Order: sequence, then C-alpha cells, then structure tokens
Amino acid sequence: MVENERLRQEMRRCEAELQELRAKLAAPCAGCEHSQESAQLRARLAQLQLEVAENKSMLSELNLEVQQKTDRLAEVELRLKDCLAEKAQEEERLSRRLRDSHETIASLRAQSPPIKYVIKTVEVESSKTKQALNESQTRNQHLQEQVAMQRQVLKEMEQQLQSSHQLTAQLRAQIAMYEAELERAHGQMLEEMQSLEEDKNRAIEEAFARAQVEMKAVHENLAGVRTNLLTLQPALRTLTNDYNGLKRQVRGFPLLLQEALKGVKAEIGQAIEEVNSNNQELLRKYRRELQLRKKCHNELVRLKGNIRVIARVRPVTKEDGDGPEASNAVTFDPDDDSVIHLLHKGKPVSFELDKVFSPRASQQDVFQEVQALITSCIDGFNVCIFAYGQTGAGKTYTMEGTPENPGINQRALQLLFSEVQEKASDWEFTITVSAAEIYNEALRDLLGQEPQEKLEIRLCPDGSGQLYVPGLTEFRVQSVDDINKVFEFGHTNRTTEFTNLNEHSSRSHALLIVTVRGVDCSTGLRTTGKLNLVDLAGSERVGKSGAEGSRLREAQHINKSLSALGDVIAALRSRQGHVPFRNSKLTYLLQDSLSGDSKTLMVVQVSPVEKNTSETLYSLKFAERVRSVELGPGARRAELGSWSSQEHLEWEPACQTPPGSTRAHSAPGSGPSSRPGSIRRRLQPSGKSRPLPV
Ligand SMILES: Nc1ncnc2c1ncn2[C@@H]1O[C@H](COP(=O)(O)OP(=O)(O)OP(=O)(O)O)[C@@H](O)[C@H]1O
Repeated sequence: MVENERLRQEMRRCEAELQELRAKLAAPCAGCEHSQESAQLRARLAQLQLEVAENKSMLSELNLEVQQKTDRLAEVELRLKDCLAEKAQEEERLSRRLRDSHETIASLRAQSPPIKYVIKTVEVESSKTKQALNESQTRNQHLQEQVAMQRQVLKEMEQQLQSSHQLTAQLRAQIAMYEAELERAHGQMLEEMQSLEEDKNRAIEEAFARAQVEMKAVHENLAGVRTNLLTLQPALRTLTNDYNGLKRQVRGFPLLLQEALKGVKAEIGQAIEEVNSNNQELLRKYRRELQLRKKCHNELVRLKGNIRVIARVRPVTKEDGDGPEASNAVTFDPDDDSVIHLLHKGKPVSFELDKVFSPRASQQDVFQEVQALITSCIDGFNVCIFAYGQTGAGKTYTMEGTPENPGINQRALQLLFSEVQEKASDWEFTITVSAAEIYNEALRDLLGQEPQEKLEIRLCPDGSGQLYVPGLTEFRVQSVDDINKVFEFGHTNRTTEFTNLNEHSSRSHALLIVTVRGVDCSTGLRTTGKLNLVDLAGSERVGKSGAEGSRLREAQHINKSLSALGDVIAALRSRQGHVPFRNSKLTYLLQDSLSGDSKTLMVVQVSPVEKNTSETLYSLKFAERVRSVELGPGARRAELGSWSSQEHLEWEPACQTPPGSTRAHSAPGSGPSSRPGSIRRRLQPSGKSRPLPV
C-alpha cells in the first residue's frame, strides 16, 4: 500500500513536470536562448522517459508480488479445506466410537457383575473418550475461528488486490497518456528545432549577402583611398617642407619671445606709472571735492543761520480734557511755514520763527530739519539742540520719542552711524556718549556708578582753557543696540533715584552728549565734533503762581538757567563782547558747544490748547527774543568768512574776509584768530587721551 502511494506521488510529479515542459514548448522563444532551452528540454525528456521506464518495471514487480500473494492465498484456502475435511472425519470417527461405547455399556449392564466391572471400566474409558472428544471439539472450535480469521484476511487481501488492479489500470492509463504527451512534446520540439534551424540558415544567408555588399563597398573605398594617397603624396611633401621650416622658426622663437616680453614689460611699466599718476590726480581731486562738500554743507547751515529757533506744536491729547479749555488756540499760515498765530484771551498774536511745525508734522519731518546740523558734527563742529517749552508741551517726545517712533536723539545717532560707515574707507571714527542731568543747579552723571554724586565743571589742567567734567562717564557706542542699552541705563539711574520721575524730569535738564572723533587715514588729520541734545526743564513760571519751599527753589533754578540760556544765545547771536556762560551750570557746561563756530538749534515746544495760552505766549516770546537779535547780511558773510578761514587753516594757508563783511558785533572768541580751542581740537595728536572736553 505504501509503495502504491509512493508510486502515485511519483506519477503526479511526472505529470506536473510534463505540464511544465508542455508550457515551455508552447512559449515563444528566440535565438540561441531557444536552442539552449531545447537542449535542456531534451535532457529532461530523456530523464522523464527513464523515470517512466523505472516506474513500469516497478509496476511489473508489484504485479508479480500480487500474483504471488494470490497464489499463496489459494494455497492457504486449499490447506484450510483439507483441515476442515480432516476434522469432519475425526469427528465422525469419534462420534462413531462414542456410539459404540454406549452400546457396549448398555449390553454390558445387562450382563453379570464381572461384566459390571467391565462396564465400569468402559465407563471410565468412556469419560476419557469424552474428555478427548471435548478437547478435539475445542480444537475444532479454535480451528474454525482461525479459518474465519483467515477468511477475513483473504477477503481484505482480495479487496486490496482489487484496488491494486484498479490502481494498476489507472497508472497504466496515465503512463499511456504521459507517453502520448511525451511523444507530442518531442514532436513539437523537433518542429521547433526544425524552424530554428531554418531561421539560422536564413540569418546566415542574409549576413553573408550583407557582408558581400559591404565587402564590395570597402573594396571600392580602398580603391578611392589608394587614388587619394597618390594625390596626397605631393601635398605631404609640401607639408614636410613647411614643418621643417617651422621647426627652424621655433628654434629661434625663445629669443623673439624674450624681446617681445621686454617690450611688453616696458609698456606695462609705463601704463602702471600713468595709472599711478592718474590715481594721484584723482585722489587730489577727491580731496578737493571733499573739502568743497564740507564748504557747501557749512554754507547751507550758514544760510539757515548759526543759531536757529523753530517751533513744534503738539497735537491735542486726551490729557488736555474736554470743554472750552481744551479748544485749539493755535493756527498756522498756509503760505508761510515760519509763522504761528496764537489766540490769547481773545486777542490774536503772531510770531515769526525760522520754521514752525504743525501737529501733523512727523518725527522724521522734524529730524529732517536738524539733520544737516548733526552731520556737521562729523566734520568737527560742535552742535547744540535744545527742546524748550512748558511741561507737557512735547519736549521729551521730540527729543526721545517712543520706542516705535524715536525722536531726535536716536535718529541722530543712527544717522551718525550710517555716515561714519560711508566714510569708513577713508576715515576712522569713534562715537562716545555721556548722559547728564542738571537739577537745582547740580550736575549728575546719569551713566555713572554713583548717579547721586554731584559733579563739578573744571578748567582743563593742560592750560588749553577748555572745560571738562571730572568723573563724567563716556560710553563708546557702535550700534543702535548700544545706544538703547545706554539710554536704558541712564533711565534706570533716574528712576532709582527719584520716586516721582515725571515730576522730577519736568524740573531737570537732561543732556545727551555725543562726541565724534575722527582720523583721516590718508593724512592723519584728526577732528572732534560734539553733539549736545538737551531736553530742558519745563519752562512754566511756577514762581509767579505762588509756589513755595522746594517748588519755589526749583522754579527759581529753572528760571535762572533758562533765562541764562536765553541770554547766552542772544549774546552769541548779537555777537556781544561778553557772553554770560557762567550764569548757569547749563550754559557753563555747554560753553564750547555754544561759542565759536558751533551751531545751535532751539525747538520751542508748544501746547495748542486754550488753557495753556499764557505759557505758550511766554514760550513763543522767549523764542522770538532769542531769535530777534537779527544778524544782518554783512555779519552773516563775516561768519562765512570765519568758517572759510577755518577750512583754509586746514588746507590752504591764506584766508580772505569777503568784502563788505562787518565784524562790529564779533565776540572776541569767535573770529578766525581767536578760535584756538576749535583748531586745537582738530589738530590733536593721534592716540593721545584726554579728559572729556566740555
Ligand atoms: N508731536 C506729538 N505727537 C503726538 N503726541 C505728542 C507729541 N508731542 C507730545 N505728545 C504727547 O504729549 C504728552 C506730553 O509730551 P512730553 O512728555 O514729551 O512733554 P514734555 O514737554 O517733555 O513734558 P515734561 O516737561 O513733563 O517732560 C505725551 O503723552 C506725548 O506722547
């Protein structure tokens, strides 16, 4: 049975392989790949045929075995039948003997006692016989069981035989089918090989034909090349001659090259010299242009006036409240931006200043007006910009502004940075800042470690006549970030010192002092310009409104310093012989930035509302007083002469005062010869440190 199963599996495998072979034979194939596959198929076919033959022999062996088993079975059946017949005979014999014994017993019973004895003996023998009978019956029984068993085995074997027969028939049928299949595959393969052979022959024929054509063409080409070769030979000869000529020339080339190089080098040297002299000329022109630009710039500032007063009116804010008191009392002249009209107690009053900014003016508009002054600081001029006005009129807004909309202070520093950067190729600049406060005529350093300490203004010990503040901190700034840090530090110092900062700041002057020091890299010329940005204390007249005690003292100090400032500016503007700088700490501190060729601008801050008209009137009168000391055109020319002379001192030895200029009002320290301070400042030797000049 196991063998049968194995054979069946083998047959199934053969069948699967045949299927596969059939599929491969059916698939389209090409070239040598096909022939390779065909060879493989042929080998596989042979193997399969071998396997089929093996299977067949195994099948015949199996048949033989079945036949042998059938024969043995028939033999067993025969033996069994013999056994049964023997048993039947034995039984028959034994029953016959039993019957004889019974009869003998009965006849003997009818005889005498000796006979009885015999009977007894017989009876004894009879029981033995019975026992033998029983035994033979038991054996018979056992044999019958064995026969039944054998029969059962026989039956099973018959069934097995039958199924073997069936299987054999099936296998035979399958083998026949496989053989047919193999036959067909073989036929197919032969056909395939035949067609491949034909294809191959065809391809060979075609290739041969092509090769013949190509060969013909090559022969033709060869003939052409031969003809060309014949014609090229003379050209080759010419070329060889040329080549030999060139070779001779090349031998002489280094000499020629050296000569040519010598010539070119000489030309280049000459060209470099020409370029150098051109560069020198250009540098000279550039310097002259630079000087001219400076002159033009100063001329522009001069035309605008050395001391200028402008007004800025702030917008009405919600702090001004509602009602008639908060109504607008200020109007402007649409045709003249230097005129402002104020309606005070029902009476119109007009003022004329250098420029008036309406509430619509932006921080940038105002800055534009002061921009030229700030850039002149880079050229070594001292500049003062003041914000003047009553408390809440917008002084701090104009000078400091807000973080989103910064005022003059930050914009000025930004402008200085960008200007300095533009000139970085020719100049080296350092910008430093100091911040100070004057409260009740006491000067304090806002950037120092001890802001509460009072500082003094002293004469420079070097005998130059300049003033300085010992201990005033100077910070070097290089970016807007640095400025912000400095401002923040100054602000912190102020806030930690005073509980009511707003009130305090209204009553103190805040100064931001920016010093720009430059060195011209090509000439070594040094300049120092100072920009003083001052947020003045509130100008309202507290003293007149009956203030007492500390408020009165504050008011007196403020009034004193503000009127001292007014006096100084008026004296400078009218070129008085004596300028009262020492009348207040503020003017004393700013002395060198207010005198000489310094430039000053006062921004008068104005509140537009009705309730502030008295203070507004006072502020505008102050502004007009400062401005009213008019300089005639002659004086202005004289001023121009003084500026020019300074430029000439640096670049040209001679200076000329323009004709018609008058020096009647010139202060002793403002003429060309009496400005040693400013000239010294410009000619300071490189790297020499000195106390901050004030
Ligand atoms: N041009 C302006 N545009 C918008 N708001 C302004 C302008 N000027 C001033 N302000 C606002 O008016 C208010 C008062 O201004 P600011 O504090 O600058 O006055 P001040 O004169 O410096 O006062 P104090 O003397 O007390 O320091 C502030 O809220 C400020 O923002």
